[in-house]
This record gives sequence, structure tokens and C-alpha cells, in this order.
Amino acid sequence: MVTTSSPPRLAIAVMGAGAVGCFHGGMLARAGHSVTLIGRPTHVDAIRTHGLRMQTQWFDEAVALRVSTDASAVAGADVVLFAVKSPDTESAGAAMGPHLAPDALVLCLQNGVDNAERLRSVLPDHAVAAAVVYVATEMAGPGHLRHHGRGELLIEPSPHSTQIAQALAEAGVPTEVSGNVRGALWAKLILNCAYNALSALARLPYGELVQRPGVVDVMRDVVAECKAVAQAEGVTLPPDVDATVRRIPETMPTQFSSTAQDLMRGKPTEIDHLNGHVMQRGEALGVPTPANRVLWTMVKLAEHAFADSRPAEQQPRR
Ligand SMILES: NC(=O)C1=CN([C@@H]2O[C@H](COP(=O)(O)OP(=O)(O)OC[C@H]3O[C@@H](n4cnc5c(N)ncnc54)[C@H](OP(=O)(O)O)[C@@H]3O)[C@@H](O)[C@H]2O)C=CC1
Ligand SMILES: CC(C)(CO)C(=O)C(=O)O
Repeated sequence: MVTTSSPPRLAIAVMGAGAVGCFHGGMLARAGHSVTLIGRPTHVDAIRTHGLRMQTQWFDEAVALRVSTDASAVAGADVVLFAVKSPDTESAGAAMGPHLAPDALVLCLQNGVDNAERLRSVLPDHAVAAAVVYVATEMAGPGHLRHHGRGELLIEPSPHSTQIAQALAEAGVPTEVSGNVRGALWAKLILNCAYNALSALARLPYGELVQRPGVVDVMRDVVAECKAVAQAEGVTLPPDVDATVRRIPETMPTQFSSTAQDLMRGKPTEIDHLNGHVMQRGEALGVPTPANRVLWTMVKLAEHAFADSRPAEQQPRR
């Protein structure tokens, strides 16, 4: 069944029709907003023909929305949900820049702590707000979104943040505007630094990973380094970071990290923006980060090993 939308209220474009962009864009489309997904031809063709299949924890239906493979489709949007992987931030931002309405808000739905800043450097005349994304989603196939849980957002204040937060909340995505998105992004980064590389290198889900000898000790060292760098950066971390890190294997025992998923698909990972970012900021601030450095190096080696074992035409960008 293809769901028909009620009259549009906000014009939304989604730059990066992948797991996160399709989830949040799809939820807004179901609520009657005018949503255009911008993505790769495989997803765009499937969604144009069958609608976006949203297989969520709450419903399974096909949602009708506009699609394009061209960044110029951001034209006329009140809000752009920016949901490409971290290595694509500058290129995707630069591609849509000339077409953005002057007062459009670009909301960065990405992991890592510096995407909004890097996006601002290519969109100096536009409002860009960072968001912390708490969701577990994947693209199960062309135009097919599978949602494993959650979906809430924490977004930075901006002239349009309250309006988009209200629209998202009404669409079923609990959203708060927060004065400490930076601290929350760092808390998520610490989680990613502790789990992503180890899950990827061991090819293990979190429940099994933490049972293996030495893993919890390495995670403790990684987290301590990240906290020291955050402190030297002047970041106010939420008080419950250690408890949040400890809870992951209980709440997501069967989950493989996104870094593991990228490696298994032969795609470049976001590791430069996770352990790599902590390592770089540590160097700049005089904080040693040996455990993060080892994990970053191992994942970079694994990226190359995967790429080198594939035929030239299938090799990922790096
Ligand atoms: N998935 C999840 O559950 C969560 C993800 N996140 C974060 O959200 C961000 C997005 O992740 P996710 O949705 O999983 O990633 P995906 O890879 O599923 O989605 C990004 C999509 O954007 C496409 N894309 C990249 N550049 C362009 C472009 N210029 N024009 C059109 N399409 C483009 C990519 O294509 P291609 O692959 O061909 O480059 C890909 O299909 C990341 O920072 C991630 O860490 C945060 C919380 C949870
Ligand atoms: C929270 C976590 C670690 C869940 O898998 C994640 O964000 C990721 O895999 O990138």
C-alpha cells in the first residue's frame, strides 16, 4: 500500500537517502510534510516505483515521497536533513550549497563531533545545526528501510530549531532542543570509540565482544583517553557517560557496530571521525591517546586489506 500524504506543512529535503535520512524523512512524510529524498540511483529508482518501505518496530508500510539523485533538489526546502556519512560531508554540502534557500536550516544528523563545523565551512552563509541521533536503522535493500529501535533527536538551537523539533515530535520522533548538543555528541563519540573499532576488527556483536579477554580493559583505556581529550577541549560531558558505555552490551547484545557493517560491505568507514578524531585532537592538545591510535590504525589497515582484495571496479573510495 502507498500512503497518501495530507497537505504539506514544511518543505523538507533529505541529503543522503540512507538509513538515517530515510527514517527521519519517512516519518515526516507520513505526518504530511512535503519530503524530497536525495540519494543514489538504486534507492531512488526503487522508491519512485514502490514508495519507501518503512519496516519499523511500530508499522510496516510504503510511504510515497519525492526522490531525486540531484543535490539541486534541496531548492525551496525550509529544512534539509543532512544524513551522509562523515567522509562525504564536504562534498555533499558543496553540491547542495548553490541551490539552498537563503533562510533554510541544515540539520546535521550524523555521528562524530565536527560534521556541523565542517559543513559550515562549505556553507558559510547558511544556518547549520548539529543533532545527536539515537536510532538503530539500516537499508535492508533498495528503497527498504529496516528500523531496529529508538529514533529520538537532540538538536542545537537555531532560528528554526523549535519549529522543526515540534514537527518531528508530532511525526513520532521525540526531539528536544538542547544547549549542550556538543556534550551529547562527545558522549556518543566516546561510545563509538569504545565499541565500533573492536566490533569491526573482531567481527563480533557487542554481547559476545565484551566476554572476550582484555576487551573491557581496552575499552576502559579508550574511554579514559576520550574523556581526557574532551576535558582539554572544554566539553561538558553528561554525568552518566560511563554507565551509558557499560549498558551497550545489555541493550544491544546482537548489534554489530556501523564500522563493522561498513567493513563487511567493503565501504570506507567513519573511523577518521571517531578514534581518529580523538587521536588528532589529543595530539593538538597534548593529551596522549595510545589506545585510540592503535584502534584507528588497525581499522585503516583493515579498510585497505578489504579494498585490495576486491577487483578494481569494485574498490571503495578512500
Ligand atoms: N544507521 C544508524 O542507525 C545510525 C547512523 N548514524 C549516523 O548517521 C549518518 C548517516 O548514516 P547512515 O544513514 O547509516 O548512512 P548510509 O550510508 O545508510 O546513508 C547515507 C547515504 O547517502 C548517500 N550519499 C552520500 N553522498 C551523497 C550525495 N552527494 N548525493 C546523494 N547521496 C549521497 C550514500 O551513498 P553511498 O553509500 O553510495 O556513498 C548513502 O546511500 C552517519 O554519520 C552515521 O554514523 C547515527 C546514528 C545511528
Ligand atoms: C551506538 C552504536 C555503537 C550502535 O551500534 C553506533 O552508533 C554505531 O554502531 O555506530
